[in-house]
Order: sequence, then structure tokens, then C-alpha cells
Amino acid sequence: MFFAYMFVDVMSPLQSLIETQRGWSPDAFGYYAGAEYILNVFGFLILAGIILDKMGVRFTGTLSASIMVVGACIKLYAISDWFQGTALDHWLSSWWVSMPGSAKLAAFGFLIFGCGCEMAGITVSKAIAKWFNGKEMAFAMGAEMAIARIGVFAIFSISPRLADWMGKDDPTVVVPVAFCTALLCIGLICFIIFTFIDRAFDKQLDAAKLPDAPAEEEFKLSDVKNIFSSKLFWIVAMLCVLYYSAIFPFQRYAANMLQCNLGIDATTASDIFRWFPIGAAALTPLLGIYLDVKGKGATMLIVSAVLMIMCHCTFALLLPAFPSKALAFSAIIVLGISFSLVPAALWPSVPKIMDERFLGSAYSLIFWVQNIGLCLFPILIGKVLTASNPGVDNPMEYNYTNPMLLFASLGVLALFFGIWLKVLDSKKHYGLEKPNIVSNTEEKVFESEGETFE
Ligand SMILES: C[C@H](NC(=O)[C@@H](N)CCCCN)C(=O)O
Repeated sequence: MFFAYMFVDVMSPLQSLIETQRGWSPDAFGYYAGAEYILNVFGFLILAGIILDKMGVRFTGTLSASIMVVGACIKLYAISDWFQGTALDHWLSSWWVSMPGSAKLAAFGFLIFGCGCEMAGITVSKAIAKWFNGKEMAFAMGAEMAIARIGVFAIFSISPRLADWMGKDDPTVVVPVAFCTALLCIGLICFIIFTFIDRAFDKQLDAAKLPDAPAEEEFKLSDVKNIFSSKLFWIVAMLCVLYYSAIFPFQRYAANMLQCNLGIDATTASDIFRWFPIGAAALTPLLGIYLDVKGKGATMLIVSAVLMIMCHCTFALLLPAFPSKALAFSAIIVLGISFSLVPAALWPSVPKIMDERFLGSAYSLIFWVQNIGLCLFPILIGKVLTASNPGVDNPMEYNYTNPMLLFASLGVLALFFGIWLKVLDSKKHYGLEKPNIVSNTEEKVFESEGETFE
């Protein structure tokens, strides 16, 4: 996931460079960024969850890592000089002309990569739930997410520098993308090694099972229907989509937003923004430990939404009026804290309320709803940015107030769902506020076939 998250954001600090070098407008950049999620939204993620529950972690993980490598290679080719001027480039550039051929093919590669990346995300969550069942699961998930966030930190730090590899006068997006593609190949090899370790772990689990233990229930397609008909599922999924839509799409535009508000170059903007994932990386595992030992998951979700609203309002209204690096830096750090609370509380809560046999599908359905937002919001933000800046050609002069207010409004809605979840939890005792370690020994709410959360 470290390498996958690096690849996801490798172009984020280079928005202005790709605009000047390949003619991608903010709109085109928005379409490219949203492409990561398109196939997932059109059902691939649901299929991925079913594959995961049917075929297991080892098969699905290897498949997903391979898909990421294929998608990355397509994107690398699309932005390379080799693709420029080819027949395919001419043909792709001949229709929907506001989206250059390179942007269309890069978006296609990113779409393939996105299928692998999300499939890998649910696989990793299910694998952690299996390996840490009854133990420090929230800490383990927090640590995994922290490693992924360090990937984002790393890529925001090195991407602009790798782009200058050939010299500051001749920057290129190809070197950073090629570098991350190579890392994905290493990631695939790492996962193949993990499959051997996981097989050995399964043997240990089988050996530890009592001979007369009841056979585990198999995953059934009707489980998907049951998950969909649950109110609690929808609250969790809505909270997830609203919150994450104000984070990941923001990440794509953040560097440029800082450049425009502070009048700084891409490297300086990335150097400020990279502390956002680092703050999240440092805190998520600690909050995971807190959740394992003390609980308070639903409260964490509420606090997180409040912090996010404050930060996006700062970027929308305060930073343009008081363009200070210190202010930008403080808001980025607070947003990092917010971004450690939701993941630390949300993902480890899912195994508390879902049965293990359809945990893959449960994660995939939440990811699916989330992906709809992650797909649409970069596009919407690109459109709002273009509409709010009529006649502005210089990518250093955009006014980001409206896009940032849109992100803040998502936070307000997420806050509403967080409060609803907490109220429901206190009435129906789902155990979301309880410590993780204790609740693992208690009965899951979603126990028997056909039963919904309530
Ligand atoms: C674990 C969680 N991941 C997700 O929410 C993914 N569905 C989205 C990942 C976006 C980058 N492709 C997280 O990172 O908190």
C-alpha cells in the first residue's frame, strides 16, 4: 500500500507542470484524477469483494498488485514522449478536444490501476482482520494506513525533485511516474512473498482448531443484499464517502491551492503539504491503540469532521486574506490530525459489526460508495475551479475559495452522519464506543444470516 499510495499521488504536486508540458487544463486534470475510481464505481469493487470472499486474500492480493502494475505502465506510456505524436495520440486528441490524448490514455491507465488499488485496499483490510482477530486490530490497521500515508509524504517530497532530475530548466513528469511504476513491481514481489507466509499462518490456524469445531459458514451472494438493506451500513458508508471526498480529492489540488494563495513554487507548496500525511501517519496508529484499549470510535468520527470543517474554511476564507505560510502550515497539521481520527476509528469498527465470512464484501461495499464520491469530486472541483476563474490562464493565479467551501460543506454533512451514528450507537449498543479488544470477545451484532444491523 506504501507504493500504491505513492503512485496515486505522484502527479499531484506536478499539476502546473503537466498543464504547461502536455496542455492538461484543470478540468482535464480533474477527469484524469477521477478516472482512478470509474470502473470501481461501475461495479468492479463489488465484484472485487465477492472475489475476495470467495477466493481469499492470497489470490486477490496477487491479482490486485498485478492489475496495479499494468495500469501504471499504461499511464507511464501515456505521459511519455514516446506517445506524443503517435497515431493513437492523434486519434485520442481528435475527439473531446479539451482532454488531450495523453490525458485520456493516462486516465485509462489510472482507471486500471484504480481497480487494483482499491481491490488491494479491501484485501489488506481483510488480511489484517484475519491476522489480528482478537488482538490489537485497530493498531495494526492504523499502522498499515500510517505506512501508506508515509508513501504520500514521500511522494510529495520527492516527486517535484524527481521531475527536476534532468535539470531545473528541463523538468519532466516521466521520471517520477517511472520511478513509482518500478516501485509497484517491487510491491507485487513483496505480496507474492507474503502469500507464502499467509499460507503457513493458515496451517497454524487449522492445526489450532478443535477437531469437532463447527464448520465456518461460506460466503453467499445474498449476504451482499443483506448488507445493502442495513441502515447502519448506509450511515457508515455515507460518513465515509463524505469525509474521504473532502480529503483525497483535496490532496490532488492542495499543492496548487497553496501555490496560488501563497505565490510559492511547486516544491515549496509540496514541502508544506507533505506534513498533512505525516501528521496522519504519526497519529493513526496511536489512535488505533487508544481505540483498542479505550474505545470512543463514534466520538472520534465527530471530532474529526469538526476539525476538517475548520481547516477547509481556513483555506477558503482566511488564507486568501492572510497569505501566511505559518497559517497554511497550521491548517495542514490540524487537517492531518483530523485525517488520523476517521481512518483510525472507521475501518477497525467494521469487523466489530460484520461477520468475517462477508467482511471482504462489507469493506468493498463501503469502498464502493466512497469511490462514487472520490470519482465525482475531483471532476466537480475541477469544474468549480474553472468556473470560478473565468479568463485565468496562469495555473498560479487560481482563486480556490469556492472549491474549498465545497470541501467544507462535505465536512458539515459528515458531521451530521457522525452524530447520527453516535446517537444510534448509544440507543442500540452496537459497541462502537467500546474498546476494540473487549468487543472482540463479545457477540457481533451482525451475527446470523439474513439479519441486519438493527
Ligand atoms: C483505508 C483507506 N483507504 C480508502 O479509503 C481507499 N478506498 C481509498 C484510497 C484512495 C487512494 N487510492 C484509507 O486510506 O484511509
